[in-house]
Amino acid sequence: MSELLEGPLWLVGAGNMGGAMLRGWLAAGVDPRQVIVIDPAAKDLPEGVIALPAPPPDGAAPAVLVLAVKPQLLDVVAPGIAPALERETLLVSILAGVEVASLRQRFPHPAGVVRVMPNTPVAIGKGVMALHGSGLSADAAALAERLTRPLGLVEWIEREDQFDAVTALSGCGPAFLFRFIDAMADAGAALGLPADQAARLAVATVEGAALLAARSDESPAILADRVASPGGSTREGMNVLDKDGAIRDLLARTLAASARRNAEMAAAARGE
Ligand SMILES: NC(=O)C1=CN([C@@H]2O[C@H](COP(=O)(O)OP(=O)(O)OC[C@H]3O[C@@H](n4cnc5c(N)ncnc54)[C@H](OP(=O)(O)O)[C@@H]3O)[C@@H](O)[C@H]2O)C=CC1
Ligand SMILES: O=C(O)[C@@H]1CCC=N1
Repeated sequence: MSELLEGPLWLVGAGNMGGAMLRGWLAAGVDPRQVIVIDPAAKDLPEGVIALPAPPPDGAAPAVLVLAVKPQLLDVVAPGIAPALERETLLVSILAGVEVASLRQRFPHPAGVVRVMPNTPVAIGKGVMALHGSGLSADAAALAERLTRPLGLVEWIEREDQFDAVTALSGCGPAFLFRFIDAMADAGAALGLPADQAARLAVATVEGAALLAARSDESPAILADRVASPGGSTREGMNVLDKDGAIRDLLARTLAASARRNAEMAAAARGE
């Protein structure tokens, strides 16, 4: 048994996000034999992980159940899984939009329910894990923290009504940054750089800037000012980003669109 986990973990759905968390946990020392993936078509699973199409027939309940299917499949998987859980099982859901009350309706046995909003950089231990719990004992909260800490930054979200916002910001955020990297590379290529070189420069620039922002005591605004020499070229570029609040407005609309969709998925899970 690993220190992270004292009993079996069932992972329901091992796709892009569930699979990334699984790789993160194994890298952090979880014993693959402690994990059962329940996913009818699971492929490319790490060695040693057991994959089953349904809960194991021996009747034993998991210590942790991680729900990682698409929100639209909640009602497909819940009837087969819910009876196999017990009061002590920690239910962890990464489903965007689906609220604790909707989970409790489908999974009545577990006392502790944690919504977790991860992002794909968990696969390299650099993710963001936003947590919101309900009915958690101190032991269950500690277990949720133990499981998520090796995957990246852990932030508890006090109010569940903030979860759509956190999903838009850090859950969806990597996709927005990947778009930004592509756009930066394309813009560099349009100015005459070879496309592959522009792509390398864009990724390394974003990586370096993000690390510097993470390690610095200064705000991103101050760090930007340090790049912009008075009368120089950065200021000219930033004037384009800042004109009439262009970049702030673009990101406000981007996150608002994602948050709206999360709210729609929550409503669907409530049966509305
Ligand atoms: N992708 C991301 O960055 C993030 C995703 N999430 C959340 O994670 C969840 C999964 O998203 P994502 O990983 O992107 O989606 P994927 O489609 O990549 O993963 C879902 C997995 O569930 C499998 N599956 C389908 N039907 C069943 C079933 N009946 N029982 C068990 N497993 C099944 C799918 O198999 P098959 O492919 O064969 O259908 C697939 O492997 C969503 O709820 C999403 O909101 C949260 C944060 C970030
Ligand atoms: O696109 C989605 O719905 C999920 C939620 C956060 C990231 N991916």
